[in-house]
Amino acid sequence: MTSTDLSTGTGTSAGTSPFIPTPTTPYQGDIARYWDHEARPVNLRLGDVDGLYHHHYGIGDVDHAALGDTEDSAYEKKLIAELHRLESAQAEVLLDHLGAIGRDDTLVDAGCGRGGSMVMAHQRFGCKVEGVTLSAKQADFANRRARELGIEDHVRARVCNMLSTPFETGQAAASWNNESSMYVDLHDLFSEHSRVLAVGGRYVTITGCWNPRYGQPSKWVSQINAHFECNIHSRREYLRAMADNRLVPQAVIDLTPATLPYWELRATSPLVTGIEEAFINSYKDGSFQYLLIAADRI
Ligand SMILES: C[S@@+](CC[C@H](N)C(=O)[O-])C[C@H]1O[C@@H](n2cnc3c(N)ncnc32)[C@H](O)[C@@H]1O
Ligand SMILES: CC(C)=CCC/C(C)=C/COP(=O)(O)OP(=O)(O)O
Ligand SMILES: [Mg+2]
Repeated sequence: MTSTDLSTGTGTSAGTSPFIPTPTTPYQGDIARYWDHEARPVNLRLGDVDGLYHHHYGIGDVDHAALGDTEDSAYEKKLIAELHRLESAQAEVLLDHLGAIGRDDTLVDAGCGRGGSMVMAHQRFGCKVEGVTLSAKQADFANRRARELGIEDHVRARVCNMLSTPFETGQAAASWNNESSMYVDLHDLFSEHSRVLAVGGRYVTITGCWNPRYGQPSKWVSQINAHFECNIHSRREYLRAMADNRLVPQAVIDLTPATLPYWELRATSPLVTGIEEAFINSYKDGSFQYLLIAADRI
C-alpha cells in the first residue's frame, strides 16, 4: 500500500517510487489525492491500446476510413484506437519541438502523469527522462511500465513537487509541461525550469489557456477549472512569466483548430466524461485556446 500525505509534506511511499520530501501546500495535497484516485476508462482503455498511458488530449484530423461504419461491432474498439492515436500525435508534436536531443541528455517531464510522454521521448531520443508527479499511484504506474519495457534505467518517475525538484542546476537539455501547468503559479514554475535547464536548453508546454482577447475566463473555462480542480492561466500570463524567467519563445502555435476534431469525436464516444461540451464551446467561442509554446533558455 502506498500512503503519501502531501497535504503536510511529510509523506512516505511504501510503493516502488522514491518520494522526495519537498514543501507542499494543502492544494497540492488535494491534487495528489485527485490523481491517486483517478481511473477513468477514457484514459485507461486508451492506454491499453499500446501501453502508452496519457493524461492529455489529442490533435489532428480524424481518420474516418480507419473508423469505418458506426454500426460495425468493432466500431467502439476502432474509436478508442483513433482517440488514442490523436493523443499520441499530440505528444509527438511536443517532442518535435524539443530540438536536437542526444542519447546522453537528460529531459525533465514536469507533471508526468502515468508516463506516456516520457516513454515516447526515450524511444525517440534514447536519452534519460526524469518525471515528477504529486501522485504516488501515478509514479508507481509509470515506473512499473518502464520496468515492463526494460527501460527503467532511462525512464523514472518520482513523487515530487515540480516547483522544487531534486534536479541539479543546468542538468536538463530540455524540459516540458504537457497539460500540467494549470496546477501551479507560472512564475514559480518557470523559475524552476529555468534553474534546471542548461543555458541554450529548450522548454516546451502544451496547455489550455484563456484568451485575453475574450476579456476574462468564460463560464466554460470556469467549468473546466472546477471539473479538474485546476486554475487555467491566460496566454498573457504564460508569455509574461516566461519573459521574467529567461525563457524566450521560439514558437507559439495555436493548436485549437487541430484539437477540435478530437473533442468532437470524443463527444460521440461511450467514454464521455461530461466535460466535452465545455471544451468544444470554449474553443469555438474563442474564450479558450490550446497552445504550444517552445522557448529557449537564455
Ligand atoms: C493532466 S495530468 C498530465 C500528465 C502528463 N503530463 C500527460 O501528458 O500524460 C497533470 C499532472 O500534473 C501533475 N501535477 C500537478 N501539480 C503538480 C505539482 N505541483 N508538482 C508535480 N506534479 C504536479 C499531476 O500529478 C498530474 O500528473
Ligand atoms: C487543457 C486542460 C485545461 C487540461 C487540464 C488538465 C487535464 C486534466 C488534462 C487531461 O487529463 P485526463 O486525460 O486525465 O482527462 P480526461 O479524463 O478528461 O481525458
Ligand atoms: Mg484523457
